[in-house]
Amino acid sequence: MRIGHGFDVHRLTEGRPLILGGVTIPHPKGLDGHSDADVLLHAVADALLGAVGGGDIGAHFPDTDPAYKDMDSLLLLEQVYELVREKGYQLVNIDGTILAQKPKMAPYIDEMRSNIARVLKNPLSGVNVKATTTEKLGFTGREEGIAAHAVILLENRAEADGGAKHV
Ligand SMILES: Nc1ccn([C@@H]2O[C@H](COP(=O)(O)O)[C@@H](O)[C@H]2O)c(=O)n1
Ligand SMILES: C[C@@]1(CO)OP(=O)(O)OP(=O)(O)OC[C@H]1O
Repeated sequence: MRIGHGFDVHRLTEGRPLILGGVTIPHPKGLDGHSDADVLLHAVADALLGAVGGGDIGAHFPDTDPAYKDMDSLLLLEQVYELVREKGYQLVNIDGTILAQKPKMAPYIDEMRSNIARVLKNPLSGVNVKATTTEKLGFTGREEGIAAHAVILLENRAEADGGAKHV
């Protein structure tokens, strides 16, 4: 078993779509970044890399490389998971938290979970996503940005083949 944690922040700005967990959410502002700035998927990808001692997404997808400009972070996550599987691990479960004062994430959470579960080839039951305001405190509370945390657990693929699969 291996555990990993990821954390990311992106600034809210006008003129960009708000994309979280691969879902485009109607909002007057979106997240600024080199890629699509999907802060939740970046936290998940960093948690996966952390669990296998694989560094972070900035090392794998440099923000100086035009190839990653406006990149769909679902593709980034898919590539990170390939690396995880090559190292002999597979996902057990994910728990992610979005820190956003607005907009209300609840209507979009199930679609985010489905997107992540599909890309990581995992049952939906192994992917939890939740959201919290920060009670108008700090940069998230002032709606200057959105942050996300993710914690993930991996299991060794060879060991999992000999045991019961998590559902
Ligand atoms: N951007 C957000 C923030 C929160 N939620 C949901 O509302 C609940 C209450 O939020 P608190 O910050 O007051 O704890 C929270 O548990 C979420 O279910 C949301 O949908 N979108
Ligand atoms: C995702 C990458 C891709 O170039 O760019 P950003 O969207 O700026 O996101 P960040 O969370 O700063 O991580 C760095 C990069 O890997």
